[in-house]
Amino acid sequence: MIIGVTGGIASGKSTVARAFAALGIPWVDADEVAREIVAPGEPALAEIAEHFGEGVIAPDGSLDRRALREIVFGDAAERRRLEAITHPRIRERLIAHLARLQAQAAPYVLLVSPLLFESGQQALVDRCLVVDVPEAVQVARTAARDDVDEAQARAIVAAQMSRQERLDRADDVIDNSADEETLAPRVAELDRRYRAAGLPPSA
Ligand SMILES: CC(C)(COP(=O)(O)OP(=O)(O)OC[C@H]1O[C@@H](n2cnc3c(N)ncnc32)[C@H](O)[C@@H]1O)[C@@H](O)C(=O)NCCC(=O)NCCS
Ligand SMILES: Nc1ncnc2c1ncn2[C@@H]1O[C@H](COP(=O)(O)OP(=O)(O)OP(=O)(O)O)[C@@H](O)[C@H]1O
Repeated sequence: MIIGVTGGIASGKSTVARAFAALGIPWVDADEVAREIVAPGEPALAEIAEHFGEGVIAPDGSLDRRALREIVFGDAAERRRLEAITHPRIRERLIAHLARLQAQAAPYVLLVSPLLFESGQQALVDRCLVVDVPEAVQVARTAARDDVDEAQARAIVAAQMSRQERLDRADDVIDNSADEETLAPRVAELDRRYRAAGLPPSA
């Protein structure tokens, strides 16, 4: 069984995934895969440079993520162009990563992705777990963690599915508006349910 873990920026997906990992559950992170496919030498990086110009390439030849972020979160058409270059490649690699994880003897595995619903990755999973926090918490945690101001954090939140749309599509919801200690028993309870659901019907 594959569980898709999603939620907007800084909702706490990685924090939730680490709590599952502590219980022995392996995971693949779409944000990490998104970085792999734009490494120097990768065809996606060349396509990005061709479309967005050399201004998004750092002097060492790597992607200037900040420069690209400032373009795509201010312009929906440019964001769609970037996604047209990256999403098919991300999907292909996610499928390969998931196949490798499933070959391990874990009771179930996680696909952690901010755009599970938006990019059709939902089709790769059996159940969707939404990590839920109010948008104001997302903006505050993004600005505290990343090198972005509150206005840009709000622009990124606005580029994603709304909180309500995500909740409407969820099979399971985990509330991460309280502290991390509160999260552990919630993850443990979901883990018990997923393990039970993963058993064959006769067991
Ligand atoms: C725009 C880029 C260069 C910004 O890089 P940066 O290092 O600043 O951010 P990072 O990649 O860590 O992403 C941070 C968060 O931004 C949000 N985000 C990223 N891309 C998108 C997008 N296309 N639409 C909406 N939100 C997005 C996600 O919540 C993500 O967790 C980068 O996010 C990117 O290449 N995005 C396109 C690929 C993609 O869609 N990735 C998401 C995983 S499927
Ligand atoms: N319950 C919590 N209380 C306080 N801070 C938290 C909590 N959960 C997560 N955080 C903090 O909020 C930030 C975002 O958390 P995390 O990286 O897990 O989110 P994410 O959804 O994986 O983010 P992104 O998709 O943007 O990479 C981190 O700095 C993390 O330490």
